[in-house]
Amino acid sequence: MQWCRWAGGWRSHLQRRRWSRRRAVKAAVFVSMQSDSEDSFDFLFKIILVGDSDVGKTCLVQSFKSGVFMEKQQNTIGVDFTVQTMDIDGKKVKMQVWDTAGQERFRTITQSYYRSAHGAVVAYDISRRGTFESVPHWIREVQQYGAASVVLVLVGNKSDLHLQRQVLFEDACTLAEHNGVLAALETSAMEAQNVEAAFVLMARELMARNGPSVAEEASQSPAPLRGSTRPLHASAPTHKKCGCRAS
Ligand SMILES: Nc1nc2c(ncn2[C@@H]2O[C@H](COP(=O)(O)OP(=O)(O)OP(=O)(O)O)[C@@H](O)[C@H]2O)c(=O)[nH]1
Repeated sequence: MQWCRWAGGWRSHLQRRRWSRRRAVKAAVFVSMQSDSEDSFDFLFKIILVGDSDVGKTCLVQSFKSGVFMEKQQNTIGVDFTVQTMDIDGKKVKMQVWDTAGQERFRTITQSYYRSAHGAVVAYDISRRGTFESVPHWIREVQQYGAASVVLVLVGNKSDLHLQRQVLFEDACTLAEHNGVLAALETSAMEAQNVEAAFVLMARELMARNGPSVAEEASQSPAPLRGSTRPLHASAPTHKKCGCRAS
C-alpha cells in the first residue's frame, strides 16, 4: 500500500473493510438522486472531491460506494452527491461525498460547495503529469473557499497504469508535506486499490480532531440527512492544522 503521512498516529491496517454486510445492502444505491434511508449515525462528515477533469474522481466515489469500477462516459456536471456509511471502531460514520466537476466551466458552482466541507480529497492522475501540477491550485482553492480546519488528503489515482507513470510517489509526498496535507496515497478505482483506505483515513482524522462537535451538530439537525438536503456547515476548528513532519 502506497501512503505517507505527517500528522502521526496513522496505522496501515485499514485495507480490509469491517462493514461489508451493510455495504452489500447499500451497494445498489447510487446516490445522486436518492436519499439514504439510514438516518442514525454517530458521526457525519462532508468530504469534497476535487481535481482536474478525468483524473477519476467519479470512479473513486463509485468504487468507495459500491466497490465496483464503472467506465464513466460523461464528465460530471456541477456537483454530484453520494452517501456512504462505515463502521469505524464501533461508531457509525456517515460520509457525504461531494464529487465536483473538474472542468473549468463549472468552477463557480463547485467553489460554493467548499465552504461546508470537513475534508477534501485532492485527486490527480499518476499517468498525467499536468494533473499533478494542478494540485497546488486545487489546494489553494480549498484553502481559500473552504473552512480553516479542512483536512486534506492527496490521492494519486490510476495506480494500475504504472507503465505510463509520470508522477513519482515521492514527489506527491513532498508536495503533501509542504502544503499541510494530512497524507498522500496512490489509488486505483479500477482495481479498488486504497480507495476505501483514503476515506477511512480521512474519517479517522476527522473523528480524532472534531468528531464530537460534528456528531452533536448532526444529531441536532432538524431534518434527516437526504440526498437533496444542503450540506451541514463545518464545525468550528478545535485543533491546530497538521504539522508537516516526516514520520
Ligand atoms: N486505468 C484507470 N482508469 C481510470 C481509473 N479511474 C478512472 N479511470 C478512467 O478515467 C476516466 C475519467 O474518470 P472520471 O471518474 O470520469 O473522472 P473525473 O475526475 O470524475 O472527471 P470530471 O467529471 O470531468 O471531473 C474514465 O475513462 C475512467 O474509466 C483508474 O483507477 N484506472
